[in-house]
Amino acid sequence: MLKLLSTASTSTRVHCALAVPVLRVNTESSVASPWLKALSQLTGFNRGNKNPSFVKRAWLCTDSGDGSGSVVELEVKAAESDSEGSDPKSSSAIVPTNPRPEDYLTVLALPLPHRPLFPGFYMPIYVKDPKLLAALQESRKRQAPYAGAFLLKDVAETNSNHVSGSDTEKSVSELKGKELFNRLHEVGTLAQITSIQGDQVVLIGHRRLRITEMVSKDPLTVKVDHLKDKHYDKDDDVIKATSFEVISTLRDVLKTSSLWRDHVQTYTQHIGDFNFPRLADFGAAISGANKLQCQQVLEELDVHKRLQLTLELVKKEMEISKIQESIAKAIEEKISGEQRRYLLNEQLKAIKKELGLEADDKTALSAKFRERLEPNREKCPPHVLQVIEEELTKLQLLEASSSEFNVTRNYLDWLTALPWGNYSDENFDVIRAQKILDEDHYGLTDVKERILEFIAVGKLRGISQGKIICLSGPPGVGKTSIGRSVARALNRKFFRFSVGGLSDVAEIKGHRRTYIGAMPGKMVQCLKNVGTANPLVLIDEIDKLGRGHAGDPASALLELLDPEQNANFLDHYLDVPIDLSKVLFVCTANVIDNIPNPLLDRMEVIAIAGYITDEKMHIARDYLEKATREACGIKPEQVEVTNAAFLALIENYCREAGVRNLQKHIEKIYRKIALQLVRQGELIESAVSGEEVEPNRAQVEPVKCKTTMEAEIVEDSSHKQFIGTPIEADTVQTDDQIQCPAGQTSDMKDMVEAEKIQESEKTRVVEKVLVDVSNLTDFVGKPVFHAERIYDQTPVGVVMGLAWTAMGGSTLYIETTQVEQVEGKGALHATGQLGDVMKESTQIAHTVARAILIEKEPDNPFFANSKIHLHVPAGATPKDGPSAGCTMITSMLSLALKKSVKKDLAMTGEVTLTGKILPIGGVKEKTIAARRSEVKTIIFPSANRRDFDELAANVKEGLDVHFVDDYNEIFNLAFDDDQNTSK
Ligand SMILES: Nc1ncnc2c1ncn2[C@@H]1O[C@H](COP(=O)(O)OP(=O)(O)OP(=O)(O)O)[C@@H](O)[C@H]1O
Repeated sequence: MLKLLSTASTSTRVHCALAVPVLRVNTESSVASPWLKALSQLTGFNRGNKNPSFVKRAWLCTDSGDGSGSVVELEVKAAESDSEGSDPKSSSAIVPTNPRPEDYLTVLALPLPHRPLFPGFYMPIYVKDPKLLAALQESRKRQAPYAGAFLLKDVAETNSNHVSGSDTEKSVSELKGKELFNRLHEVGTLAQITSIQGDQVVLIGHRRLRITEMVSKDPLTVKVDHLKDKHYDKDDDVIKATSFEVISTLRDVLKTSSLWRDHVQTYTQHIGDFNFPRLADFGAAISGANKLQCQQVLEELDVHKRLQLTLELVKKEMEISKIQESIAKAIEEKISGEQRRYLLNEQLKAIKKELGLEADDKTALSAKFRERLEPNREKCPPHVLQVIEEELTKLQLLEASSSEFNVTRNYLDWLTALPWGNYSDENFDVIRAQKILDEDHYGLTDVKERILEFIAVGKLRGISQGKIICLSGPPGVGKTSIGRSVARALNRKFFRFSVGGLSDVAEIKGHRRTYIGAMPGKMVQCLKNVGTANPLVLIDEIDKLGRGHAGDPASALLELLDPEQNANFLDHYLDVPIDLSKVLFVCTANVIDNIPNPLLDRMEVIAIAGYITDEKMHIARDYLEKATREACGIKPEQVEVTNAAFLALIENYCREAGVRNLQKHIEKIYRKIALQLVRQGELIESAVSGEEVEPNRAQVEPVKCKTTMEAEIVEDSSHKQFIGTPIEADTVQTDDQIQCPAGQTSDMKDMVEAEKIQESEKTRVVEKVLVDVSNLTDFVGKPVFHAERIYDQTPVGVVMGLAWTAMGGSTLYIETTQVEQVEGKGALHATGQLGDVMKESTQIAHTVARAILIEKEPDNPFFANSKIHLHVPAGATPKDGPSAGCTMITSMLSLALKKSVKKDLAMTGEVTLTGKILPIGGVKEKTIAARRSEVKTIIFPSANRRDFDELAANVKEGLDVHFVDDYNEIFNLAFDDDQNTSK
């Protein structure tokens, strides 16, 4: 194999080589040969070969195969090409002062043990024979520094008696005289001795020689013939093709072998003329072929054949280089694979360390936990500290890769992350709290009062105590949002979780640590999340708690909420008692009846019944509108929603108890306004910039909004439904709309247009969208809610009742009609999706009505002979409950007596068989519903008087309410002769 000499030795040898006198200079060498160019292209080097006097050299080292290594040094002087036969005239102009190489016909024979010396190459050899060395030095002194270098034949080749078989330096030096002569190949090289240092002699090959006879034995001197290459045709296609193939193969080898690249680089830097024979020598010299193959090339004087031999050698080299490449690749892959693994492992370690997961670095992990615990250490309960210490010790003993290690680490992570004894500073300032509560919500006085009481107690005691407040009421009355606002007022952290449909006890109490993927319960998660031990926890939808198959979530909640028990709440995962007594729990529910009794028992229920129109007006105006306006990015001066519009919205669109639907409608209005404002802005901008405005858009837009100016116009034009915005219509008028008098040019049109634009610029500032009753449908569509009131004056057999639903109170009619009259076959048929209780209620009502009729009109056989049908609209809504008892009786009696009941009357109350009236629930909701349906007189059971008295004055205002114990009182009120009209 070829390898480059070390830099140190290179510099020494270069120095020696420079000392050699230049024999001849060939001016033609300045012309770069095509082969040289080809090679130079491969390497990117062709510099320096244009100076005719430049002495060029390259150091090449060949592996001799026996490990000793012989160095081949190449020096090519530009003047050398003449001797190679291709250009015999090239030296004609030079007159040598010293003997020319071809003049040496008797030379000292130097045996080369490893490789023949090719013309143009350097080769250092070691001469052990002192006589030979002395003769060489002598010839150098005599200005005759030439010798013949001949390859030594192998023992087998010579058939000599040598049995050692190894041509080491030593054995070569022992060969003398005839024996040596016989061992030499006939063809060799005339070598110039460039330097002698110790026993190292550096030779430069010049031309081929053939030994003719031995002259003297010691040192061996031989007579030689100088050989010339056979004449060849430079333009011969076959030679050219072969040489190109040699070059292309060399190129291929160069691509893969960087070592060869270096050789060629150096060679092309120093070589002068480059011809076919030299190319063949070059290829053979740098190839890794064995000495006999190289000798074959040296002996071949036919240039074509020599090229062919070289081609074979370089092709072989190519194959070797391919194998070398694949070997290198395989080894590289193996090494890089191992390196990659090593690198990845190192990276993994670094990442683990960064995340505190470093398996080996358990101490770092423990330190992290200790550091986290440190700020709370003082406040942390001793039993928790003890568990943490135990777990930390256990962590140190566990194998980092074991699953238990992970369990312990996660456990410690949770234990140390909890805010042990870390409380937020509570606000005991009642005035500030009231301000905050009022800021967020209108009304809700009960809730606010209760919160203020709580704060007051806290202030007097110095500490606050956990309580369970349950806010019950229909959807959208602000239960959740008041919870948030209470947390703000108390300066506690807020955490909300819904237990609707929750059926797994583990959600509340956590999983045991032994399970894979075990997690603590919601409460522990809450504490970690908020970072304080006294947050306000809102448990939403507590009435929709699921029924668990494994354990009862209600009982788990009980342990969590009960102030008696929760000071030592035990989460299955944490397994250490946690003090939740400072946590303020607020639960929300739509129907308190669905809350498990033991839970309900511990709660302080605050019912939010829903809002009456007046309250809704305030909420809409002062809270919802403001918030929505800000959310839509609209300025107050850009829009005005009139009170009448709000009233219409509440009465006709959002009649339910809560305000969520109202909020949605207000948002809808504001979104539409926002779109209009943006569109207007764009229209004006495009009008100003002279862009053509789409006529369709210009006409459609104004229909939907109205400006203040326009509002005045509407008022003036007595109820005329406006259909456009004059200002906008002006500003967006298109070319089609501008009427030009006959003969006027388009310049006129432009002027008009410009004026309009100016005008629009002025009006742009004052524009304001007005929403009132007349254009409300443009924003929210037609009313979807139809009045509950079907009859203006209820007909005979129809009475208005009051009902309570989860959505709030509502009015409903009880209708009774006679189906047929059959002597002695009185019967009752009831419809309207009635539940069992209500069905029973109809039977009771029938019996009581019959008794009362007998009492009032003993001769009236109506119930005895009539098949009657009782119906409760709306038929699609399921209804149940006993509170419509008195209404049913009244309805039946109205039919029997053929008397309609008093106008604007509604009633509610359960009736016993003896006609006693029992209390009902949902007085506030029912009162609000009655007001909505414009009822003037309400009849409630006497037992509900207290509930009614507690209602706010504005709810009670203007209502004629009667409290009754017995049905007879209702009879008198309903069928008061003065006011009733019979049909
Ligand atoms: N009195 C009030 N003053 C101001 N805004 C209110 C009032 N009551 C309700 N709201 C607003 O109504 C919206 C709906 O309220 P919230 O979501 O709290 O209803 P909810 O009673 O919790 O309903 P659900 O039972 O469906 O959970 C909220 O944006 C809230 O701010």
